[in-house]
Amino acid sequence: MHQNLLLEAQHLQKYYGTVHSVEDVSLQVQQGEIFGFLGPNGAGKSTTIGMLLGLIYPTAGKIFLMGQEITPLHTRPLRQVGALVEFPAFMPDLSARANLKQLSILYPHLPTAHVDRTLEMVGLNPADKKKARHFSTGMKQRLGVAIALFNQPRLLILDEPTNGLDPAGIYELRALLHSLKEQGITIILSSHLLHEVELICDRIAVMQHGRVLTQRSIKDLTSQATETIRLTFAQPERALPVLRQHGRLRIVQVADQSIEVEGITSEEAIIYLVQHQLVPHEVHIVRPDLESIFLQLTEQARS
Ligand SMILES: Nc1ncnc2c1ncn2[C@@H]1O[C@H](COP(=O)(O)OP(=O)(O)OP(=O)(O)O)[C@@H](O)[C@H]1O
Repeated sequence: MHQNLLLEAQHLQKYYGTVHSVEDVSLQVQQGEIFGFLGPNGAGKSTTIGMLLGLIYPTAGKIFLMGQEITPLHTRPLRQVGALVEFPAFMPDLSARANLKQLSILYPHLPTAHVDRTLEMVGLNPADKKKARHFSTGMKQRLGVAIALFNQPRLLILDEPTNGLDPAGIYELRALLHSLKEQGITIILSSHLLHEVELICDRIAVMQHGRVLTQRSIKDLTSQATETIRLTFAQPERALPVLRQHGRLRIVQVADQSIEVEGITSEEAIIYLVQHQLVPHEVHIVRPDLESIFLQLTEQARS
């Protein structure tokens, strides 16, 4: 097993009767990274997360946490995992501090100062007397993360943590996750907000129909995807036939003043056009974002 591998899932399957919720999922999560889990509705993300957390028993496959296999008779490594699945569970009539004080009864080995330290870690003020039921959604989410972190896990698993958050809450959550990563906590999260995933995660796995379509770093995915070049001309009708003659270039879209092409670099496009006495007014490289790559991947897998 690789030294930095914190969690490994090997060929996980989950069948509910005849429903194949998860067909074949293998994942490797490295120590210290933020790992994103993406997929359309019904792809099998929550089922996979349930299996990683020991809440759902796999029909087949293996899960290793810190090199140890998780089985019904060996769940001890799961003590190193904290989780927040969709909505946080807390006592609504207590303050954030009182909530953690209650929780601390279960962990007598932790020092009293641990309550305040955990609240500070997630950006909640230990002196705040406000009852949790009056918190904003973002604060409730922070309290949920504090509860998940209380037992000092090495791995935090968050299923759809951005659910119900407004843009400010999403921004705060992003900052919180980055700060937890800096403190050495490994994070797995699932989300439908692709732009957020792109900003938060180091690596992702894209799932569809219970299978992993790809598992790579965001950097790799976005840098290797085909880029489109948007060329703007005063007279695009002159440029169009010249571009059509190029052997490797593909015309993707033609608008009033601009032509979008793929298949060659921007430098090659400029040299080719100048050789044909055509100079574009503007050359714009359109780099695909995670959203367009995700749509491309899941579209390909569907067809
Ligand atoms: N307890 C269950 N019994 C039967 N089928 C189930 C059960 N749980 C999940 N499924 C089915 O398994 C498939 C995957 O569901 P899952 O909730 O894991 O997907 P998901 O990717 O998390 O979807 P979403 O993004 O909508 O939450 C779906 O077709 C779902 O209907």
